[in-house]
Amino acid sequence: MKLIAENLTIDRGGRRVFQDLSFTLESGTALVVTGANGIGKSSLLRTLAGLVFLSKGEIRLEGGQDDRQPQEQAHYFGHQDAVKPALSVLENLVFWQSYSAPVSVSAFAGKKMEPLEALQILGIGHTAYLPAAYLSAGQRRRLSLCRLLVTPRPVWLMDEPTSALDKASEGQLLELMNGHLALGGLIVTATHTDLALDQVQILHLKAEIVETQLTEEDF
Ligand SMILES: Nc1ncnc2c1ncn2[C@@H]1O[C@H](COP(=O)(O)OP(=O)(O)OP(=O)(O)O)[C@@H](O)[C@H]1O
Repeated sequence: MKLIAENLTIDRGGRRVFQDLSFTLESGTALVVTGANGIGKSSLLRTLAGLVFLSKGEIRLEGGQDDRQPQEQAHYFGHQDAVKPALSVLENLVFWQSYSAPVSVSAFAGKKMEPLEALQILGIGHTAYLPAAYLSAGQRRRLSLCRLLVTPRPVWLMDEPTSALDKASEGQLLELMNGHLALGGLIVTATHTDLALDQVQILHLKAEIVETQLTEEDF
């Protein structure tokens, strides 16, 4: 399976964030997107997730499910955790499992996991019947991660995945990410921290447009 991005151009708030960005990512590989604050890492992930429109370019998942768009074959794990506070922790996950369709393709061996098992793997099984409002920030983040396990999808889009996680959870997250790659999955992740992933490709975003420098005479 291959995730192919061709000549991606994104505009946000009337400003060009980047243009003509292309990459190809093979099964079993993580694309680590790096670059300065505001350069466009989150925008790229949100575009791959179908949450930001492309001004130009194309995204394809070769070897994926032909009747689905690439974003329908991806999980987006972003800054917001999408946790409904009034539902129990388990209800949140059962909802997500029913809401997101699984993807079944020969190149990806990911399997559906039961919600309770996912909660146990992420170390929050004991919170299953509590209102999600009671969870700490790190626990909410782990609940959000469980979504990736209960519905198999080959592409994981992860924006700063380690934020709000303690060292132990960070290690566990890396295990999950490497496990996903071993099953033939693909990951695109934006991060400022080094992640010990098994098979990595780096995409470093740099500013192409040098903004006019103001001098004292301009004031
Ligand atoms: N909803 C929005 N509307 C308009 N402009 C936006 C919006 N979201 C982001 N931008 C702009 O798009 C540019 C890229 O932002 P983005 O969040 O993608 O950067 P980033 O590389 O992820 O930054 P950071 O490392 O700080 O998270 C910035 O100039 C930002 O101000």
